[in-house]
Order: sequence, then structure tokens, then C-alpha cells
Amino acid sequence: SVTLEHGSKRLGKRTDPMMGVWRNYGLGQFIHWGLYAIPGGHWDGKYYSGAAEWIRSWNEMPKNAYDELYKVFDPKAYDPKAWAKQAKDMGAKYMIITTKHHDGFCLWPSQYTDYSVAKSPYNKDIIGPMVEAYDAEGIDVYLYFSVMDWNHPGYRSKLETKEDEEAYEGFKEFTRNQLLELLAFYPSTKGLWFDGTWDQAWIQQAAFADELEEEMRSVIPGLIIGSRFRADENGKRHFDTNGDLMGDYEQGWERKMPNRIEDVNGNDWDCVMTVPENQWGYHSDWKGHVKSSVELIEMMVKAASLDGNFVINFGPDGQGNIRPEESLIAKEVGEWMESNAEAVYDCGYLDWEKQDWGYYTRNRKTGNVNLVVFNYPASGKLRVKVPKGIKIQGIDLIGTNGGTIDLEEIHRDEYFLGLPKGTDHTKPVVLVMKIVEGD
Ligand SMILES: C#C[C@@H]1N[C@@H](C)[C@@H](O)[C@H]1O
Repeated sequence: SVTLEHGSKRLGKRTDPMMGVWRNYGLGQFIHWGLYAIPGGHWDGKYYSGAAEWIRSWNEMPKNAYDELYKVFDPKAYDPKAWAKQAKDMGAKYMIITTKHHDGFCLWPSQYTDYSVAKSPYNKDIIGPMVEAYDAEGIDVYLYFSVMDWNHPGYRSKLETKEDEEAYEGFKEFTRNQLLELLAFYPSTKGLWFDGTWDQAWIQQAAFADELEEEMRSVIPGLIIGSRFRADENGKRHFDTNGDLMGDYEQGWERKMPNRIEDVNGNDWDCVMTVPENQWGYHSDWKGHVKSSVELIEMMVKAASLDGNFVINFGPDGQGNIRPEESLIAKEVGEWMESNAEAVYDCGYLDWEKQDWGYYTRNRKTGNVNLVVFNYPASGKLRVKVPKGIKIQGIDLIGTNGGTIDLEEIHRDEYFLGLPKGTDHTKPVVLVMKIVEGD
């Protein structure tokens, strides 16, 4: 390995309590909200097929027309307490809110720019009441912040001239000021979720970003920052030149998931997922495949089975309404979590051989083995291979199902678990197994 000034600061997972809480979340909520929710994927009668929060980049969208939208930002339906209650009922343990997306519009009254809610008809802080409402529900809040900022005059995607470099110095100072401002305004935040850090101009700021990360961590000890914030001095992102993880967890799983434990390289990670194929901000006309609550539950359980967290995205509309499709998902996921959450919260990878019927998760607090069945076997029997030295002490069917499990030993350390007739497998079926380790 090579010596790096600005590479990974730690080998292996963080072992402090704050990261331990993060590791056990299981389920989170992402909220993408901003000016882009006003056009909602349309402009001048035309349909924008891209991600709604990128509509400013669409050549059919006049940039100045977009930049004037703040003059009509006045979300009468905004009700952060209702949002937080809905997230609580869904079972979310953390929430990530876009304080500023790529367009540069700030949902908090930043003293470093006029392009914020303070200059809109709404003229009140959006972020503060949201943080309070989610804190009150016991849901940890993380602040999403886009380094890329299409509004700031000093922003550059690359530095080609002396003028670029001088302008960018001002942009770097502005970025630092806003981040320190966010931590000062909202000190209960548990971490920052960075985005828009792929530009060459930013990647070249390894020393600045490293120092800024240290400074932010000193402001809020234990602050959790993912691998997407900064590059090392060789421009390496997420993993430094030696292949070691930048930041506290891997932040590359956006709209995609690992398939095997080897894919996560022994790191903490979370997957952030859209409900349609690729819409984070509000688009009034979702096209293509829209994920069902069972699909999202399966992704959530798969994440837990591979030592990760799963985050479902919500994109409120321009008035601050949560759209019906997302409210239905929150309701259905919440109903399942109500009696099955022990298979997700505090759970992680179990090194038993993966079976076709679904996923194993291991509850770190109880030691129980959870079997979450998505592919119900035609025989009604789950094949379970138990590693040598493990004894099954008891098995319960949890959730809305009841009845006893018929345990049949096929041969040494391999069993069929017979599920009761009439088991409702229209939703994922969960069994909790108590095991005894050692001969
Ligand atoms: C690309 C990109 C951005 N990253 C996701 C988390 C959304 O914010 C999307 O706009």
C-alpha cells in the first residue's frame, strides 16, 4: 500500500456507540424536496423523462424560469409532524432530508445566499421544524447536502483557467460556511449525506475536503459521514488508492444492491432506493415499473441479511403533500414491520448457506436466527442446513401467521421446516429460530 495524506482515516468498521446505532437501523426514509417539486417533471406542457430533481438541466427548461421558481415556493400543505408520524408508522429509524440539492436552493434560511426559503413567499425555515418533528418521533435525522450547486457563481465542474480557480476558492469557502451553519442550526443531526461530489473541480480538493471533514467531526463528535464526500489525493472516491473505505460507510449503493456478502467488503453500507425506476424528487406522472411494498420489504430484508441498511425515498409535491403511492407504501411496509421488525432491526449477516426461499438475518441483540421467506416452497417445507455444532433449540412463526413448525431431520445438520397448512404467504413469512452454539 502507498502512504496517503488524504486517504481513508480508519481501517475496519467504526466501533463507537453512535455507529452501532446506525448499524442497527435497518430501515430509513429519504426525502427529496425542493423547487423541482413545483414543475413535478413537466414544463410548458412537455413531459420530462429524466429524474424530476434534474429538470433544470433539461434543455426544454429555461434556466431563468427554473431559477424564478423560488418566488412561488409556498407549500401550504407542509406538515412535518404528519410526515414524521407516517415515517414512524412505517418503521423508519432514520431520515435523510435534502437541505440543498444540485439546484442550490436552500430549505433553511442560510445567511450565505439569498437563494433560500427566506426569500420565498413561504419565508420560514423548512428544515428546523422537520428535524424537531422527527426527533420527537425518535427518528434520527441526517442532512443531505449537494456540493454541486448550479446556483452559486463560484461553482465549477472543472477548473480550466485562473479565473475558475479564483472563483472556486470562493465557492469552497461558501460550501464550508454552509456546512458549519447547518451543524450549528441543527446540532441534533447524526450525520451528513453528501452528494454531487463527482466533479473534477471538487475531486481535486482532497486536502481541503479532508480538513473540512475533520472540522465537521470536531463540531459534532461521532458525526456520521459516508464514502461519497471526498476523494483522496489521487482522485480516488469511495475507496482510496489502497482500496480502503473513505468515510464511515459505503455510500455507493444508489438504486442498486449488493448480492453477496463479499460485495460489501466488510464495510457498513446503506442502499438508497427510489420507488419508480429513477425519480427522487416529485414527478407527477410516474412511468415504468413502480415498486410494490413487498418488493421494497424484500430489498430491506436483503440489505439486513448483508449487513446494510435500506432507505426508501419519498418525494413530496410542491404543496408539501406526500403522494398517495408513497403513503400506501408507508402503510403496507409499516403493517409488515409491526409484527416482523425483529427480523430487520438490530440484524445483520448470518454465514449460513443462502437458500432459495429467502434470507437469513441474525439478530445481534438476541442471537436469534430469522428466516424471512419470499419464495414460498411448493412443498411448504423450508430446507435449512445448520452449520456443524449448531443446535436448533426452538422455532416460532411470527407476524400474522400462527401454528407450529414441523421439524424433520433430513440427515445430519439438515432439516425440513414444515410450515402449517393455511400459512398466509401473500406477505413475507417470518420464522424466528433460537439456536445453541457449540457441541
Ligand atoms: C444522480 C443523482 C442524485 N443522487 C440521488 C441520491 C438523488 O439526489 C439524485 O438526484
